[in-house]
Amino acid sequence: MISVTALTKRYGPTTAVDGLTFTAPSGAVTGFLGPNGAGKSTTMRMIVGLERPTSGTATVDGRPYAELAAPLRTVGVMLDVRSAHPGRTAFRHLLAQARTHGIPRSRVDEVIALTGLEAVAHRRAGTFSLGMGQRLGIAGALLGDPGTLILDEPVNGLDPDGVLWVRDLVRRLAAEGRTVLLSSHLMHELALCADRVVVIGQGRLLADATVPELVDGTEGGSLEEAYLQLTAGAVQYRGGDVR
Ligand SMILES: Nc1ncnc2c1ncn2[C@@H]1O[C@H](COP(=O)(O)OP(=O)(O)OP(=O)(O)O)[C@@H](O)[C@H]1O
Repeated sequence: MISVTALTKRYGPTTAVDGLTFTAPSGAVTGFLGPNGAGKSTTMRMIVGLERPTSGTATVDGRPYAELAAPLRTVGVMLDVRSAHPGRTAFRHLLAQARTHGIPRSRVDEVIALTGLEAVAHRRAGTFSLGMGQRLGIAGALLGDPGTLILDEPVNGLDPDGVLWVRDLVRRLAAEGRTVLLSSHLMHELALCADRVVVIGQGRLLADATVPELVDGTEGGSLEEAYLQLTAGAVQYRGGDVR
């Protein structure tokens, strides 16, 4: 379970995350939504210890990330698709991560197979398409067979086959009792794969509910409609009319 309590992050005059409290329970896929700049990535980075909160706490299974005995085995993270060194092959990239965490080489082969990367495992990551990079990022997140997965925009750039694969994967991981927190701007996809959604705007909580709770009573009855209504006052970057 991920617990975020009164979490706040300021960068100079900018408050990226503002007193945010929510939980992502185990055995469920929690969608994390919000307009551009709402603070989703900053929150995820604080959960995994890449940013220090200005105040408040974030824990995984009751512990701050920095105190986890075996972080990669507890939390699998995909925050930056281009995190692999471009000159390294996918296999070498995963093997290096596995070695530093005492994970056997056989697990590298397993996650390569699981993510459908066998044919390109010995190609340099720098030559990968966006979708292949996503698969590699997900492979890295799965390496330690963690009980919690945090995935920032995992379906971004995937072809329809890949989108379906991620949907099935996260549903299966949750059915195994794991905690899955994933951000996406694709409402239709989230409606299909998430049990719950946490919606934020300008760093603040706007909703924390199951998908049916959010959708019920919304005109049009879709998650997208519910989201647009919730975030109407929290959009910082809005395009002009297209004529
Ligand atoms: N390192 C930083 N220094 C200064 N400001 C930052 C930093 N990181 C994020 N911000 C600001 O914090 C706010 C939240 O950004 P964040 O990337 O967390 O939003 P997001 O919800 O992930 O957005 P998107 O959907 O566009 O990815 C933005 O105003 C952003 O400019």
